[in-house]
Amino acid sequence: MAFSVRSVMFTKRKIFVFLKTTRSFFSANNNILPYQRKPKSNKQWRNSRKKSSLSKHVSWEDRLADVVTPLWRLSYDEQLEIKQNAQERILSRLCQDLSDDLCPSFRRGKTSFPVLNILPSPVRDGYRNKSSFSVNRGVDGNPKTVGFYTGSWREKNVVCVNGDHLLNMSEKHKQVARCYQDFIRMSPLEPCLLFHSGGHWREITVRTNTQGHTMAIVYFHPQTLAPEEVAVHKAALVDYFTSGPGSVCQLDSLFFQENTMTRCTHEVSPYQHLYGQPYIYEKVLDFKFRISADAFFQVNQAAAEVLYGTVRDLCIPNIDKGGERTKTGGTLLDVCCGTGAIGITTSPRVDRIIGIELVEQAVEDARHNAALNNILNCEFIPGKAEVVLPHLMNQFSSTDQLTAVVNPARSGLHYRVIRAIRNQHAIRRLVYVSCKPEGEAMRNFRELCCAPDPKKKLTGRAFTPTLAVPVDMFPHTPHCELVLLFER
Ligand SMILES: C[S@@+](CC[C@H](N)C(=O)[O-])C[C@H]1O[C@@H](n2cnc3c(N)ncnc32)[C@H](O)[C@@H]1O
Repeated sequence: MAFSVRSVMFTKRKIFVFLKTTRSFFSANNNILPYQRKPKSNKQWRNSRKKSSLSKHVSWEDRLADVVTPLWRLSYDEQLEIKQNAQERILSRLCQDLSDDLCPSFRRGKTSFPVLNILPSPVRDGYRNKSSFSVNRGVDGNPKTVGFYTGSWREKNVVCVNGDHLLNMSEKHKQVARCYQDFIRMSPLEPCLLFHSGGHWREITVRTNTQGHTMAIVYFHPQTLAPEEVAVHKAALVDYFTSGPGSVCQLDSLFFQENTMTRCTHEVSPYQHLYGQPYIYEKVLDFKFRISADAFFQVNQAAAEVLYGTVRDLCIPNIDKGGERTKTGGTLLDVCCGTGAIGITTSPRVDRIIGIELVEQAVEDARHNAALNNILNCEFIPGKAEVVLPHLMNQFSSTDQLTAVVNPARSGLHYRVIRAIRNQHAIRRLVYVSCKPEGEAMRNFRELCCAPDPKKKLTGRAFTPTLAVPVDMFPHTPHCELVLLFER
């Protein structure tokens, strides 16, 4: 990989400066504005942010942009620098924690590893392939407004502002949101603004692929309506988007979910397919992926190619023998595999891929995706990784060639997953992909690297972080993906 390398050297002085200057960029709330100087105390900081976001001189649109895309006023280079610094601070804290945690290799002074320069997103604007728009009272008081919330619930000044000006939003998503707003404004049913206060129309999620195919999912609270009554409104929705004014959106697929809770899985309340194709498809690194209504897929396709290429190279470095790339063999465990993207894109380099994923539909997609790409060496197991992985580990002996990649949700991995990985001696290489490394993932990093602890049943040798690669998946926001390689 042709990147320049920054080294994180953890001298006492740097740690002192780090602690003294500022807390992590991501602390407390991710919306800190980079051009705001952080006041001395957290209270001052919160007050200054509140004041600035509620200032009469800032338009609602700018307030929303400051919340959803807080880096939008900066050049892309400046954004990357902020993210790079934030990742370096997080990694610096990790090393500090590890040395405090009596991690032997960190005590011996091996407290530096390279942090590569952040890999930029090839697409900076309109990159989101999935957007969820809420329904609430707009700036003009209209309760049937489709957009994003801004303001504070506690201060009762929440308003819904349309997202047409947001830089990360695709034109197609904006168009579907506008049409949905027109539709619910014509509907005799009320919007569902708060769960306990009645109303029906809730948010809409829009998914698109690089070819412009579009899926919309409308969420609806049935309240006391009978199924026949709900059916009338579903039919009106289909008419609107297929032959009415909404047909300008050229939806390829329309889903409907009736739910009485904020978030419901397909298993709890099925996604009802109202119209068109049941799936959309996306291409990543020349592999084709089928995506269901509720399956996870990276929100930025172009950056996903960068991410998956990086992860693949770190999991299974491809040995170049006389100009020919060779397969290195072994097994790759893809933990929290979603629709199978990491495993499938890495499959040509290994003998076997085993993916584990909680969401049944995503597992179905992953199996389908392997078949779609004529890949025969992938298997996908549904279930919680903390339940599946400990049993799976019994299949392997310490001499097997086993690599693991984990890409959990923000809540990180269950301790049992970490323990199963640590205690399986065959795993000498582990790639951790995290979109929030400063959160629960940090706990996982420490559990991977701390000294063996029989009381916690952590008997396997400690891992050591050896390389970090930040990848920018979310331009205009402070977030990025961190790919962290651990070895032992
Ligand atoms: C950040 S996504 C990554 C998906 C996939 N690696 C990709 O790049 O498309 C995290 C995935 O972990 C799954 N997940 C969450 N908790 C899990 C658990 N306890 N066991 C297995 N999978 C889980 C989610 O359903 C989701 O698909």
